[in-house]
Amino acid sequence: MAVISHAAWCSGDATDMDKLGANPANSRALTPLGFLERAATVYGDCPSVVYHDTVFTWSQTFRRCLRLASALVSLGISRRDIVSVLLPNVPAMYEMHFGVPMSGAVLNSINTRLDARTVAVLLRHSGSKLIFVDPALLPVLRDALRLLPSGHPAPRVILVDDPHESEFPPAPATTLTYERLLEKGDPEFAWLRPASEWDPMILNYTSGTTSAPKGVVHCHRGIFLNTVDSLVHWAVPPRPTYLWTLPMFHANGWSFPWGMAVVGGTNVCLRRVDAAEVYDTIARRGVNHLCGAPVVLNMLANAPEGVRKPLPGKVRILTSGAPPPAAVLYRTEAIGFEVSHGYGLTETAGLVLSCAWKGEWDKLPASERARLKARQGVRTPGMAEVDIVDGETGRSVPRDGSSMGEIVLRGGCITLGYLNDDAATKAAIRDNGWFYTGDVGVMHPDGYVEIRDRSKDVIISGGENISSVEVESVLYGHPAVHEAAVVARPDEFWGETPCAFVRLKDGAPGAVTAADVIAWSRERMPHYMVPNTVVFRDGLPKTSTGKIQKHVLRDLAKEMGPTRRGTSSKM
Ligand SMILES: Nc1ncnc2c1ncn2[C@@H]1O[C@H](COP(=O)(O)OP(=O)(O)OP(=O)(O)O)[C@@H](O)[C@H]1O
Repeated sequence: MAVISHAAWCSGDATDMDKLGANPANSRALTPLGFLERAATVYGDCPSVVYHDTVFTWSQTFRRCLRLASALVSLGISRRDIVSVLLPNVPAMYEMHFGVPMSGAVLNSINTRLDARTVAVLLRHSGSKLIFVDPALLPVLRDALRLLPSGHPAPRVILVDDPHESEFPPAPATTLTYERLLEKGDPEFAWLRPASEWDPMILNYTSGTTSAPKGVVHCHRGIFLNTVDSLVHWAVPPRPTYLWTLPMFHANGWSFPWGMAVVGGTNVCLRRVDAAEVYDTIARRGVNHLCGAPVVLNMLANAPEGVRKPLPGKVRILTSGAPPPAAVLYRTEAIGFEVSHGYGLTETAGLVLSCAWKGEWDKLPASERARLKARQGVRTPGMAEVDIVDGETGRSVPRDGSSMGEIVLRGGCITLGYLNDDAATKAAIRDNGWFYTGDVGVMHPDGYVEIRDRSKDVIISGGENISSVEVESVLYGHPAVHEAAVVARPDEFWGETPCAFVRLKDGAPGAVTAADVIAWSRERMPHYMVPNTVVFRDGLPKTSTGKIQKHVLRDLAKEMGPTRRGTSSKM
């Protein structure tokens, strides 16, 4: 052992900090792919993926993913090639998250609810080389391939057969299906580690809520950080039973496909999500963790008595993706679920803010707890900074819970940028070192962020900014309201006024009128925020990730024509 003299110790010569730093032993690229190798060692015989009566163990999942990676390489797929998938939450979809990037390729999960035209746009934009497809989605893909411009090389198509679904006929013996591809693969394959942790690993298209979908690229490092961060902020214990209610295509299931390998969870796959199936699976499989957009919570909370089943124990739900109204959080917790709330974007690879819960809040009444929980919260431990800045001055807004500004973020989970779209990348990732989210929020005195709106959804009435989210949260509190969305309707005097689209609960007393809803609102919010117009509808238009399409409703409100002084339904 080297002995350091007292003089050298004091002068600092012998421990020159400048000479220490990155070295080959501490610079191995961060990647979430290694989690699977570890899971095969730690949890080898434990269930990894469950679907109907198919149960894989972690060592089987590891070997299946190695087979997939090696088979892709032998088909000619090489580093940075895009491999797309058009699959529901079936076991193959889970395996894609490891197997595809283990071949060096970039995984592109396509939203299964898109139409052929949009799928064609994405395939063309990404230059995808190969696509795995579910039998139910084959017709959409076939149409999409026909829509590719002549001369554009079509991706190779591989069908992922599903023996559990009798409606799909077995593929002809000559077709190269997913399982036949795996048979050709090498279960001992030396998977391709990224040369750098900044190498691209994932391409996700945004939901297209506000504009055409953008191709978000994430590297191994970003996904690694978000995965570990998500397990920490949700405090996921070892060996959870996790139900896949969140589509894995939605921002990679908020990084939980990789996260479940860290904690050796059992991934319970579901092809379709409805309240009966979810309650039944929770009871039958002993599910204790699931994720979903607020629309899923609403579905579970409003399920009729016969559909709802008693929960087998503590069941934790993580919600994100859209603002959860306090009333929906309240109802979901009232039937026994323990809800956590976080916020993120496709561009952040998953959740980057979470409403970190304080023990002292447990003592508060349930409605107050729900109100606090509806806030998006604080940065997750893995993120560096969050701020809310004034659009004009660029300065932080006061922490007063009312001054609105744009939410900006910094940290390792932020995207590398948008594929083939420098202008969009520059607009979002600015030279000042912040990522601009396009969401408008406030900072409360306790340092918790609350979203008020997406910038495009803010209603400006007589110079006042009205948060559609705030108005909606009051409407959700009405006992007969199932869903509500508030958008701007042109007004000759005020410029814009709030227009509410409301779906009433099934079996709600038929006599609820627009005047009732307006009266309810007047008692609970400043009068300038009260909707002038209330439109009842059987359903509200949603994006494929379950978000209400406000732009569609805005168009409808515009088509209704401007409200005039003295003619609004508020009068
Ligand atoms: N907890 C939350 N509360 C409120 N809004 C949320 C929450 N989590 C996510 N969001 C909303 O979802 C957005 C991110 O959604 P996503 O990345 O799926 O695509 P999108 O923004 O809906 O689509 P596009 O960018 O194509 O319009 C956020 O910018 C925010 O508006």
